[in-house]
Amino acid sequence: MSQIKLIPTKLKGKVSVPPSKSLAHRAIIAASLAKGISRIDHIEYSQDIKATIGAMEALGTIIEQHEDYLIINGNYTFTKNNTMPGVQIDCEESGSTLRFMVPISLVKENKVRFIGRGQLGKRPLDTYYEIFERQDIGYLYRENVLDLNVVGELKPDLYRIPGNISSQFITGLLFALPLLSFDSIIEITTPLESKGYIDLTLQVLKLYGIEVVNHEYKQFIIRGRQEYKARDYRVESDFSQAAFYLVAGALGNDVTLLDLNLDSLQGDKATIDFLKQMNCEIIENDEGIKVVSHGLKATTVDASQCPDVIPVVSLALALASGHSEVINAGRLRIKECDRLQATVEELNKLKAQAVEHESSMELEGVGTLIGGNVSSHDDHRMAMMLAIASTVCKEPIIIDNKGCVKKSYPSFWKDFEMLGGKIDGGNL
Ligand SMILES: O=C(O)C1=C[C@@H](OP(=O)(O)O)[C@@H](O)[C@H](O)C1
Ligand SMILES: C=C(OP(=O)(O)O)C(=O)O
Repeated sequence: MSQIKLIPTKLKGKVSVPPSKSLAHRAIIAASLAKGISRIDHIEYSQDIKATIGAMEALGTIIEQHEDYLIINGNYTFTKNNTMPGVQIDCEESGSTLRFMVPISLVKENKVRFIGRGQLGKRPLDTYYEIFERQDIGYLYRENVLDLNVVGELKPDLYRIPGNISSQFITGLLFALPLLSFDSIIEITTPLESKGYIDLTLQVLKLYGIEVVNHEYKQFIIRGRQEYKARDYRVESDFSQAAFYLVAGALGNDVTLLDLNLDSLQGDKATIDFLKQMNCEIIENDEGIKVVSHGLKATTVDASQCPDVIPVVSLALALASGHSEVINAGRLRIKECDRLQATVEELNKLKAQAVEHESSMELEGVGTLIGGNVSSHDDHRMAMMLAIASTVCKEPIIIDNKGCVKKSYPSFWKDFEMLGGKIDGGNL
């Protein structure tokens, strides 16, 4: 696994924020479920997005891949004739691909094998297993390794789904249920976390012609026999990735973020609010936005609606004067790594003062970070957080498995260098 050594340097310049991975997954799926041709612009071929493209192709969609756009010929029409005799879907390490594709692949009687890598086989799927049991859908899986075989057909039903394990189950069902022959209801049985991701799903469904009645995120009524309508779509830029550069600004780097939609429904836009709470100013001009700090102050951050930005927001908290807390963060433990434990462990290696609790973290702000050997835990968001940390370290940082950024942001190291980040020995 290749290491990368970063020499502490301030970043300076403009960066085009990559396309939203969450919205790209959704647009590819919606366009694939529509009859006809859709063009999806602003695509980056991260491993997760490649997995979703491959999944829809496995189900019969024809997808032309161009440099930064896709032409999708959605011919997954769900007639018995089109039913595949059995398909294999490689989800790589993408929780979204897996949890979105399970119900979608079972809209008509099907036999599907899901495989994947890394931590994916350890991330929860019980919500689907309970549905399989109730609906007599056959399934077989291996513990800890993603190898799930499913045979059967999803049925119109009253789905009772917990809101605090993963919103991805709800999204998967919201995509599949409009295509069934009768109406369905999804009832959310525990408080909904990651609500912003459900908003993204509802937004894309509406654009592609699907109606869902949303009763305050507690109940969703989904009429059956609906049809997705093909349409062109441009994926907006990603607030989960923007968070790294927003925090970089808060740490004294001079980075302008281009092409961000400040009206976006992406929940990770909350990073801006957290930084404002911490005494940062957001400067907007014609070109983009940048963050300037007026001396970082401690605050309390609620992780429940925006789990993906917490590692990098914690980096800012580690350097903010006073006592900060990250609360409602239990779900960070079931991502590409245990992000709650990993964030505390790696920040402390840099001489932060962070303490891990069961579903929260406390941080006592320190004036500076040191440097040294740290681990990405093979998690893209940890590697990118540590890269931003290097800009305020006294000594070089050496991060293991630099390649893990490919999961969501393959050009991260190139952009980091373009902003003046110093990679010892070059970005090989
Ligand atoms: O729907 C989505 O696009 C996502 C939902 C979130 O997962 P959970 O709902 O499991 O928190 C988030 O962590 C993930 O990176 C992307
Ligand atoms: C957790 C993530 O994605 P997923 O759940 O799709 O694997 C992520 O991108 O941080």
